[in-house]
Amino acid sequence: EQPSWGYSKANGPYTWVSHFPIAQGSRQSPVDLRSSDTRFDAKLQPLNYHYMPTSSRILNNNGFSFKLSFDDSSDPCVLSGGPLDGHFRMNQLHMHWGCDEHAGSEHSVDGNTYAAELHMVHWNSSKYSNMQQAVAQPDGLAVIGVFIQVGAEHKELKKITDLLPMITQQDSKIELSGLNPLLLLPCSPAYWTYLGSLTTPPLYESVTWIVMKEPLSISSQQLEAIQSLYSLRSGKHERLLNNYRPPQLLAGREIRASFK
Ligand SMILES: O=C1NC(=O)[C@@H](c2ccccc2)S1
Ligand SMILES: [Zn+2]
Repeated sequence: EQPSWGYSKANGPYTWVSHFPIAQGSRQSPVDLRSSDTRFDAKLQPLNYHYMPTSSRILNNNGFSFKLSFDDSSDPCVLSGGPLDGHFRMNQLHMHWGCDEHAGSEHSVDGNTYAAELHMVHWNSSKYSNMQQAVAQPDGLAVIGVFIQVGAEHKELKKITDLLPMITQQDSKIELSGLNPLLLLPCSPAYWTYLGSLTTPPLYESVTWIVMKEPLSISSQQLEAIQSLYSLRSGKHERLLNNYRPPQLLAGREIRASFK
């Protein structure tokens, strides 16, 4: 049967290896982005986004998060440049968070974690024909990670956080059009990149990670809207305590920085 993984003690990240042995692989994510493990790479190109406002649907998907799905058949949001070969189409974006504003991100920077982390998931449309085909390939995915901290309200993310109270139940969904993913990126182009994996089961080692250095700010009310999503997954009605995987071993991988 489909193993019901989650983030509780009984089915959380430390138990995933029983159904998904790759959890102990050598290319797992997230990782702690330690300055001692990163190297400036002058050959890294700038990231190139061909993003425009697009229609999408917000879904309270696996009961642990919400995701904004994009219709990647019509005029897609495409990412290229940076460490990438070819172009990658955005398939969905989602977040990971915790129950307090100092923990919730998946990646960390010299051990420091943020309130949440936004993931923009893209698949390699130069080589594969859809997300399902690409998701298990070593060069199949590119995920942009953006750290989120509490501060000023974020206008574009407000289009999402304002709708979350309407999809607190699992599998509920709502249309959202006109979101501009470009506005979900920080001003600074600085990023780290390394080869890693999905951070949820099936944990495929198929992701070229691009983690932006500069965090976004959202208001405490916006963070509360995110933390108010319920999960029915565990049968009972409980608040999502957290949905972030702890850092994994770098196992000799190098992390390249686009900045000095
Ligand atoms: O960065 C990641 N975050 C997640 O929830 C993982 C995932 C798993 C399946 C599809 C898309 C993303 S990979
Ligand atoms: Zn994610």
